[in-house]
Amino acid sequence: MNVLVINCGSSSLKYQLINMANEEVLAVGLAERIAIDGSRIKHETIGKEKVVIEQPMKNHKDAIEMVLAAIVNEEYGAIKDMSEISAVGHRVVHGGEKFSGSVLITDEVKKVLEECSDLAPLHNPPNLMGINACQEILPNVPMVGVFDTAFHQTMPKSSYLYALPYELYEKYGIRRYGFHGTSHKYVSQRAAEILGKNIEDLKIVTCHLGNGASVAAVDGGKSIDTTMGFTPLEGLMMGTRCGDIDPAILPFLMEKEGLDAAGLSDLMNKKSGILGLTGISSDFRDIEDAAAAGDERAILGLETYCKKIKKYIGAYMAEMGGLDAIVFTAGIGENGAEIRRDICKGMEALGIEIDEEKNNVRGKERIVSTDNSKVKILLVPTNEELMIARDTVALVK
Ligand SMILES: Nc1ncnc2c1ncn2[C@@H]1O[C@H](COP(=O)(O)OP(=O)(O)O)[C@@H](O)[C@H]1O
Ligand SMILES: CC(=O)OP(=O)(O)O
Ligand SMILES: [Mg+2]
Repeated sequence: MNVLVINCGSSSLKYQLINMANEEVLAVGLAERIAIDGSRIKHETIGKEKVVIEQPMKNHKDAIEMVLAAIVNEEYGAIKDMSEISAVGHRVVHGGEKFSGSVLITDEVKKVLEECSDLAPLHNPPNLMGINACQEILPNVPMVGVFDTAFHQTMPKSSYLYALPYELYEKYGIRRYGFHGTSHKYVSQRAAEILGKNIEDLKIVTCHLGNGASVAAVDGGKSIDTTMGFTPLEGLMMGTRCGDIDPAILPFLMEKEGLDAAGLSDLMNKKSGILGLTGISSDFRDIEDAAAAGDERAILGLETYCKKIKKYIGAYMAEMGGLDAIVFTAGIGENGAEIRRDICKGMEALGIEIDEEKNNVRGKERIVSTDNSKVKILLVPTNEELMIARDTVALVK
């Protein structure tokens, strides 16, 4: 049975076509910089030449249409016909209080995703766009949604409650949910396997650093805390999102700049983060280039970014009462060697020691700490798609 997995991120769309009889990947690809200039698809059918399809994609619907066309392309595609796709697994970000586990996608599920769009404005709309576009092209194929929030369901109340009147939690479900759960789960499990340890015996901090970014404290295989909250805005500074700020800034800006709710949401979700701070780009490749050329705001932006992650590593180490491993993953975590180095630098007294030579690597599973480092540091490329495919098979069987 071939499962197509669609993982819509805020600016990218990753996909894999997997034969689930043996979990063999047939095709894999990435549509990136969607709605940013120069979007493109990097497609690879395993066993054939990689292709790059350059074409502007104004949204995730355009991207899905092009991805499906690539998968059945006569020359470089993986299958002859769409009928060879038995099920589609979709990453879905926010299901509010209604959904946390994986579900078969129905109209009811789509309605909840739409209702939760305000809570994940950069994610639920593309997720829905991806689902609708797939349903149009593959009308009789069952589809499954796998939620980013699921892995964080084990957080204790003391981690997920805000210090707001308790009634607001009861009335509106205002609590921390946490996101990127599929990724935090996958990389923490892989880290335990790589270290040859039982995950129940490990305290791990997982750093998912992509366009959206979050850190999680994984104690004994369970998420006990994470940086994202009610929405994927809380916590770290990201590509375009501000992360933690003093909440008093919001009423201040409402008065000073005359911003309303939509204006504030736009400011914090789309115009802040590394883009807002540097004025250059939301893509860390551009920031690294600018920093290398001596741009002061790019240098400051990277320092600010790394410091915040360091603070959370320290906080979660304290919260878990120790630390066995730090795992880096996602676009920046997998590729940004200097960012990994700068995050870890200065924590040697805590038993965290990165090996600059081993760390000089991109996108490969590797232990990048020194042999003496008490806390192991690992680079583990994430594979949300495999986890989604497994859940999809379990639900459509
Ligand atoms: N070679 C690289 N060096 C540094 N950063 C990179 C590199 N490649 C990708 N990135 C960063 O990773 C981000 C995308 O990460 P990804 O995990 O694909 O994000 P998302 O799934 O949130 O869209 C890009 O915006 C860019 O900042
Ligand atoms: C939840 C989230 O922020 O996802 P992404 O990193 O794909 O934007
Ligand atoms: Mg992602």
